[in-house]
Amino acid sequence: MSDESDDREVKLVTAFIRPDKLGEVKTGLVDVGAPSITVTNVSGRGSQPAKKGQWRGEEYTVDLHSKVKVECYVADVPAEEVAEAIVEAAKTGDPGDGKVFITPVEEAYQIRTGTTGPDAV
Ligand SMILES: Nc1ncnc2c1ncn2[C@@H]1O[C@H](COP(=O)(O)OP(=O)(O)OP(=O)(O)O)[C@@H](O)[C@H]1O
Repeated sequence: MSDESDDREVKLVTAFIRPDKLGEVKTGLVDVGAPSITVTNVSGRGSQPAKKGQWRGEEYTVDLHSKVKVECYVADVPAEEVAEAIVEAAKTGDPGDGKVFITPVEEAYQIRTGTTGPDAV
């Protein structure tokens, strides 16, 4: 028996972006049809250089930068389209713009209805 839902896969798109780009990323996700997100304030380190500062005559280094993590589980909208929308919205061209990752998701459950799989997303 063929069921259209069998072809759909649940994927997780995770992005680490500049906090001041969150608004544009949210708009981009709505435009691409993937408005559901979880947002977390995080600290992270990529290749963005550490910041050096001075406090009471002592030099210190900040190697963790404030970023926002955006998590977006998708099934109907291709994960690549979602990732590209984030890249387009979050890019400044300067070091520290962040990264986007796509990972496969084993299973999804909607708590209220008990629905599983792509329909739960
Ligand atoms: N490999 C990684 N694993 C986990 N988190 C990462 C990784 N790479 C980047 N990050 C997260 O993304 C944030 C932004 O990374 P950053 O912009 O410095 O990445 P980059 O692509 O290495 O740098 P650049 O934009 O200068 O090329 C980091 O602060 C970190 O939170």
